[in-house]
Amino acid sequence: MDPDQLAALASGLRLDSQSSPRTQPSPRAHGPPPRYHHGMSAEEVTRYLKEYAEWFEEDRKIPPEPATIVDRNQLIADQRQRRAQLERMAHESARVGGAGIPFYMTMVGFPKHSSSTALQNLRPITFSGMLVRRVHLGHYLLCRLVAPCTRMVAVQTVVEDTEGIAHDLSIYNFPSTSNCSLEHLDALFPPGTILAIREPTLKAPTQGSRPLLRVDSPTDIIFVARNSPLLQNVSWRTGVAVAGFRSLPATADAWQQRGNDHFKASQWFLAAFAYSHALVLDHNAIPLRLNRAEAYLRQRYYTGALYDAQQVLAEVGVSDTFADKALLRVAKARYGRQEYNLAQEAFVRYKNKHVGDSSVDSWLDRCRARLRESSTGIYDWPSLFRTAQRKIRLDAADFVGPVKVRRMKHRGGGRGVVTTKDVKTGELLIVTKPFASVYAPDLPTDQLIVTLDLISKTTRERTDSLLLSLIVDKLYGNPDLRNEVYHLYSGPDYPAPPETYPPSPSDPAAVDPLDPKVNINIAQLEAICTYNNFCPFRLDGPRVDQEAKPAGLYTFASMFNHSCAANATWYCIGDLMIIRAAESIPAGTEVTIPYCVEESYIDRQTILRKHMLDKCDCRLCEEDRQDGDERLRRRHQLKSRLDADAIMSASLAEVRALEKDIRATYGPTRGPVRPLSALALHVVAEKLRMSGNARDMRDSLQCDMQALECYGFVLIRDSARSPSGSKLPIAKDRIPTVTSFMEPADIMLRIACTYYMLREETNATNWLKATLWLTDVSVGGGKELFMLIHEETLVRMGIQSFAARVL
Ligand SMILES: C[S@@+](CC[C@H](N)C(=O)[O-])C[C@H]1O[C@@H](n2cnc3c(N)ncnc32)[C@H](O)[C@@H]1O
Repeated sequence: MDPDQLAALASGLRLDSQSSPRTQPSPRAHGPPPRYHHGMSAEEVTRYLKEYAEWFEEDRKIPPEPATIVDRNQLIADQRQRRAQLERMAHESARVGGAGIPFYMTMVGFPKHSSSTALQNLRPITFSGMLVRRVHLGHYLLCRLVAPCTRMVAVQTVVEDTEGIAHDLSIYNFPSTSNCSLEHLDALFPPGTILAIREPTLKAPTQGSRPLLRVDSPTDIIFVARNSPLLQNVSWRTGVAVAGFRSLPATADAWQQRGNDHFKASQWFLAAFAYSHALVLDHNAIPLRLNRAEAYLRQRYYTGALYDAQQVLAEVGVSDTFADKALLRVAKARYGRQEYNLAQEAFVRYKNKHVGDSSVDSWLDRCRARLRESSTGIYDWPSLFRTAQRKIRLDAADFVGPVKVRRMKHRGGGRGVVTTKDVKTGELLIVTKPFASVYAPDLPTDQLIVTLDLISKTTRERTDSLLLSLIVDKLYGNPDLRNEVYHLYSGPDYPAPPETYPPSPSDPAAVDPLDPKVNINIAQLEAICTYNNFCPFRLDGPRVDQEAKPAGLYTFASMFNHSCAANATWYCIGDLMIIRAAESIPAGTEVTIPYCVEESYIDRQTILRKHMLDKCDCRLCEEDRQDGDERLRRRHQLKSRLDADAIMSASLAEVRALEKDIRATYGPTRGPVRPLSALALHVVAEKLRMSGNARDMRDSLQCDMQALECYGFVLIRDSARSPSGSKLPIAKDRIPTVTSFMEPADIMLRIACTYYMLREETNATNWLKATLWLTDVSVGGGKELFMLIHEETLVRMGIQSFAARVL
């Protein structure tokens, strides 16, 4: 902006040149950041992120500088234009059925500040005292919205300070906004809303000349009520009200009515938000507190609900009706917090007060079921499996079996999990619900967000950015769960986590969306997600989710370190993660799980990099490395041929040749475990079976049995000739973890089916029993779950009723 324009603007704002401390910013010392474009390959993304990280480091070296003053009216006009454009797009997509979905890129893993200083310990600052590229530690900015909001990755609007200087504002990770409508934003951030932003940062523009007030942590935002002491002696240079906008409700009743309207529309966060405004004006109103507790329950802010309901119960002279409501809300909040004993106690108290009332009976049943699960580890797996096919998120308790967390200096994060007693193959180690999880149906349909991770230098899954928002949301409403998340490993840039886990529980605290009492450090949370993310493999769902890979944060399961040849195995039924021993594990031994099960070493390294593991020291990786780079590269290439659709139409001779080539990539001295050969041999077996003649079918059996050996199974080849004729054809001491159990189970079923077709029922039965054994030790649930998991395969192979009869 030239000096004349600046003077004109300053006079418009009633600032004279002396009262404006602004000067022109110094010219940028380096160019704009490298450009990202949609559709980059994985290698291009890694290269791009390396360049971006270098650019970022250079940019950080530029000293803080005064911000360019931007014309307030121009900022508002531009924001209104963006808003009008989004309204048009929303209208269009509703009319034409979602055409033209906008695409956004966002980046995680770069340093960003989240305040941990209480507002009362901060001093006010205005834009004129702020510098671009500086975190204003020890300060808060009092500002108000002067334009409507829009939402892309972040919520965007324009704010002005008391002096009338305005800047664009971006708010990231604000609860309830990740997939919300414009009307929702209007209810949350109507123009005129006054905010106090803790330790604000003005970001340098990467394009154009406008700096941006960027808030990453939603807990840095405090909504300032009209009667707040912060507003004493404060006047707004541009006038009392924000021109052109309706004023906000002024009474508790008006806010309560607003809350009720949101509640009726199932907008739980907005309802709680409005009740919170009402409570500022009428702190002791019991119905308001009860209403907010109910809204919190629906929003899964169980801590907030518990706190509010307990406050009501503690009121002297509270009426029976209100006390009953409060008691039920306490009970449900306890249940949501997985405090099943305390939930049961509260429901029993209610029941004792209301003899003959059966309304809480089903809750009492649920409490009893959860308590049984968490104390015994006995679950109704078939029923959970059936439920998960309809509803991914299951109602089940966590269980911690014979394992505990122990210090392990040589592992990143310094901890790992060990057994507390001798454990048998298939024994249940833990069952755990996710702290938060995202599946394809949860993703917004009106936008596509690609998240690039500067920590792992990879593209994250589409589900990952929503996962972060859900974790933030959960912490916002359940602040006492903070340590459960922040005691996870967040990489070497953060202080080492405590040696023990889980942390001891903290007391439930008040939840106020206007003035959050928890500090959510976003940069650290992004790192935690990078180091601890899981892509849950669902037994009850599609093997490969075409739309988007699920993402989950499983806190206790995050304590397990990785091995490609692990001694434990994991999978999910719905969102429930289950970890079982894959072999006998002596007491005090480290338990490892495979973070991935790729046949190609190169694929495994790519995935492990996302988990921030540079080098895996397991047996399989050691053997692979000994094969040498050339063989590994060749194997990786051959795998893509094996994966290609064309393999289905290839001739027997071609797949035999491919199998031979793959075999040649394994060094002659290595052990029997050769996962890619297993896949190739199974393809050969499938081709042989297609001819339908008995000799080829027998050959196919040999190929499939060799395939199982390549996965690491030990075969007992004369099992059918054992005296009882019923010995399993595989050794039962361990289950290989270099693959999910589903692949070898499919091969075993194929063998059973082939024997059945050859009319060798004893062999067919034995192989079915072997598959049942493998399934049962891998996932439990006995014959009933076996028949459910393999239903489709058994039907396709025509052996479902045979299996039902002989097993
Ligand atoms: C999900 S955490 C596992 C728990 C972690 N050790 C802790 O103390 O919180 C994943 C991180 O643990 C470390 N880790 C996992 N498996 C490992 C292994 N086999 N060797 C060394 N470090 C490992 C890596 O730093 C990885 O990024």
